[in-house]
Amino acid sequence: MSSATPKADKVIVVDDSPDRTPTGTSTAGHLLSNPYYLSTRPTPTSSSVKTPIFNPYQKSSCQKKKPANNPYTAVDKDGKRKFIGGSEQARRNAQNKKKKGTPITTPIDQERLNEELPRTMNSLERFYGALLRSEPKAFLDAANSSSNAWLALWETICKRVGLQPFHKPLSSTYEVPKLHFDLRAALVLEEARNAISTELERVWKSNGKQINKAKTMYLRSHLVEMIPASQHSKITFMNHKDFTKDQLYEIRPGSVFQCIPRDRDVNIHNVILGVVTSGNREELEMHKRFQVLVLRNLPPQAEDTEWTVLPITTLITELRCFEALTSTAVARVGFVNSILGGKTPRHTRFDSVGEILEDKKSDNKENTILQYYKKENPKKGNSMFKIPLLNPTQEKAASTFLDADPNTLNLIQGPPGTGKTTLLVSIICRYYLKGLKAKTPPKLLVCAPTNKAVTVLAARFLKAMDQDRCNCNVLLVGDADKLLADSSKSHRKKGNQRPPPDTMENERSMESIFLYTWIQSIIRGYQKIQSYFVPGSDARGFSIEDLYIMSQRLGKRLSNSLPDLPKEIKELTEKLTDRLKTVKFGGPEHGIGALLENLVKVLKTFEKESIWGRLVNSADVIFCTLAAAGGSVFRQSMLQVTDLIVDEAAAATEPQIYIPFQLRPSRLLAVGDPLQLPATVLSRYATDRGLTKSLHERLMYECNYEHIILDVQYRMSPSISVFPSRRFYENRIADGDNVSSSSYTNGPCLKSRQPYTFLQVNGMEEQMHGGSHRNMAEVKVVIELLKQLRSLKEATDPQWFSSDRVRIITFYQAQVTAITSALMKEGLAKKVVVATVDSSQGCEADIVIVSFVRSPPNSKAILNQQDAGFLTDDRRMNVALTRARYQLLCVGNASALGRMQGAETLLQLVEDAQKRGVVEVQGRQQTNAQLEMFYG
Ligand SMILES: Nc1ncnc2c1ncn2[C@@H]1O[C@H](COP(=O)(O)OP(=O)(O)OP(=O)(O)O)[C@@H](O)[C@H]1O
Repeated sequence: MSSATPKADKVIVVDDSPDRTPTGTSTAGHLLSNPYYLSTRPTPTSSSVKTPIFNPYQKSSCQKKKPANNPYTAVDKDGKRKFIGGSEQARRNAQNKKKKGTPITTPIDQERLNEELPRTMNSLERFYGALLRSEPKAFLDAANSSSNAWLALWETICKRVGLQPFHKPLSSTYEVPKLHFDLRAALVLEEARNAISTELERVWKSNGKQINKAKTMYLRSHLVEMIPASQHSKITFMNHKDFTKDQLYEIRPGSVFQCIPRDRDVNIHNVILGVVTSGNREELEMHKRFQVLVLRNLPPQAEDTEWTVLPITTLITELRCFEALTSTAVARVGFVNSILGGKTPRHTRFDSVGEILEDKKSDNKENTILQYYKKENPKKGNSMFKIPLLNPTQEKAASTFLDADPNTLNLIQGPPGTGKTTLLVSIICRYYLKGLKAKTPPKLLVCAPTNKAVTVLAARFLKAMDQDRCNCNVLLVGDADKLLADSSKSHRKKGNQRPPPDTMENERSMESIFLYTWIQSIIRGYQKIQSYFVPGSDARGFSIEDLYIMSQRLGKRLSNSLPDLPKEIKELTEKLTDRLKTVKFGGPEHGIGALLENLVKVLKTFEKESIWGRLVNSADVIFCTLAAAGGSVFRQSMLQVTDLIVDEAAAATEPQIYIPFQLRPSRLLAVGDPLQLPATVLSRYATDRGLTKSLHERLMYECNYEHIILDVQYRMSPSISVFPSRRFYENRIADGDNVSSSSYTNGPCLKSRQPYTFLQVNGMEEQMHGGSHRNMAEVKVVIELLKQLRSLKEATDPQWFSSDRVRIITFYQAQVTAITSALMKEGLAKKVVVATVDSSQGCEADIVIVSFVRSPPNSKAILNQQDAGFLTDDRRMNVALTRARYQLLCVGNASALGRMQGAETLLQLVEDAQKRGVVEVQGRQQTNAQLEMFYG
């Protein structure tokens, strides 16, 4: 059966001929990849979409002529087939209400739907088209892992974009670069397939009855646009009331929605899957509408219909990985041979490192570093930054990157607490200083897989920067909800650092460097000065000197970051600073209020989006997540970065690392530790084929790539670090001077215990519904330990329970739940952090209590057969054992753990604890039932 284009009153036909920007990305792609989804693009007026501006009260003039076999025809009394209009169609459709089994999408034969999508189509439509042209039922069938339905579905999805599914794990190297990228693109599609299958299964496990009520929206389809060449449709949904906060959060570009017409049965066969392509805050809040792209063709009756709409999942990271893997820019980065696992390039010039290492022998750290900066920047020295001092290995790592040739890839392995962040802050400062001498200032992009890692690094860099002396333009780009929410916590993440005191103009807060709040933070700064001149204002607490400095800083930020600043603004800012200077020396205040009012008014007229590209282009250092590096703001500004640094690179999949390669960096510095937890990949088929593997893991272990290991740790008390160093790092990690000092263990510890203790608990594990485990005897011991800590510390340290002081880590979610509910009874539930190992990566605390949970019945036969599950994963074990600064309390059944299947590390841990005499046996055994009465 061939396809047909229906014609109806309010149906608009959109030409989907490729719509390319100079960078080769479509407008739709830009919209979707906007991390902040603040596009002001009204529905649908993209200049490149060859559609008249939509007027719902006018008939479209661009409707295509109906094909002869249009299904929206009816046989008249004379037996002739004639075309029926949209309103007639809607009337007939209403008559057919609740007709079961009638397809919602226009009938197009499956073969046509499975054809390869045209390469001229933009990457967004290719990615979602590959996935969402399949029936929702097929995703549901594929969720059942015992069936082979997933394979058939994956094959079809891959075929639509010219890729091949495959059955063996990825090889370490491929001779043909295209194969390297294509195989990974197929795995990214499988991961996306799995996300849709899993979420649909969750929704449909009781035949749709459990559709999440809280998230469900009841909306009206206001407009349906046809895109004939691709057989795609766009629905504009309207809401008759305001979207709730939760709904606003869900309606973001890249979210996959399931839509069911309300006159149909709630049935998987009546589900249409689509992806949100627009939905900026303004459209959502003011016009109460957003657009969903359906990768199938919808008949006209889909318009003016009531729908039940439910968000399913978001695939924005997968889309960006797919875009990177299929982009020519990525395959052309200068260090692509290193990526492909080719020969290790000669990428290091050690001369300067040599000098520094020579100097190091004199044991005068400060001099060494200063000499380096004097060489780099003789006049300014390091006055712009408080650059952290580095140990010799860190120094070697820093210089290796800073002096590396173009087109090189540098790998650094950073075991726990070895100063990766410290090293990176030093590198970024020095990179900027070095760049001051260059003709064209270099542009550094600093990425990490998670928002948390990005904010920690950005906050540490800002702290090192002297804002009065340094003109470095720093920018933070990404998702406001996640980055700015994390930023306040990030100050507290590391060591004993506390949030910086609120500076008078809060100038170097995350908001002040965040792209999408940048101009607002400047306006707020001026408003703060303005409020001084309002009689009786709190701001009178500031001195005129403070206001003068504040005005100077704000003016400097404006002119540095926006070189083409309008003359009017420039003059106003300068005048303000001059006036404040006069006031400082006793001059009159008169007229300053009006001047400020005018300045704020002019600044407010700045079109937010118009400055985003300019800020990106003038930035010296940009921080963002790997996924955000694929965002529209970078592509639209056609940004090219000079170099790229990726922190926590071993916790990202390779496709994720490739996303920023689209910005064509010359050199890459990847810092991470493949011996800690890798990226989370949920499809077990993609995992089996190697999607979880990081660039570090493949290059270090399979391609023998040259790398530097940071070898001094500054976090753990030596009795805590000795086992992980021996077991995971071949004793290569030494303890820093700080942790070796005798005063290091004093402070917040439980004094009755050693820095490292293994508490032997003869508990009994229970497997819960859903497969997770808990152990109530261990819950009891954990609670006892916390109570001891409370009675010891409460009086002197009211914050004794904060995440910085104490953390409970366990291997199973059911144990997290059990400990949390026991804490509730103690009134500590929302205070003490209880987390799985996976969510503890990158965290640290003074005292860490690890509950191992697993403890099968004490029979040799059972123990030998019991697989220790999560406990067999050395990377998980490494993370769990390396979070504590002063005291690590392991809680578990040592004798059982040491005998479980596949638990070599556990066995060694237990043997080591016994040898060191740190095993402490805990009280009388109680039954689970007894324990549950107290703690369950
Ligand atoms: N060369 C150094 N000399 C002295 N102390 C250092 C040095 N490098 C790092 N530190 C200290 O070690 C601690 C941990 O450093 P940092 O936070 O940089 O480690 P990290 O490797 O990023 O930690 P994580 O394992 O959480 O990623 C900090 O308190 C830092 O000040």
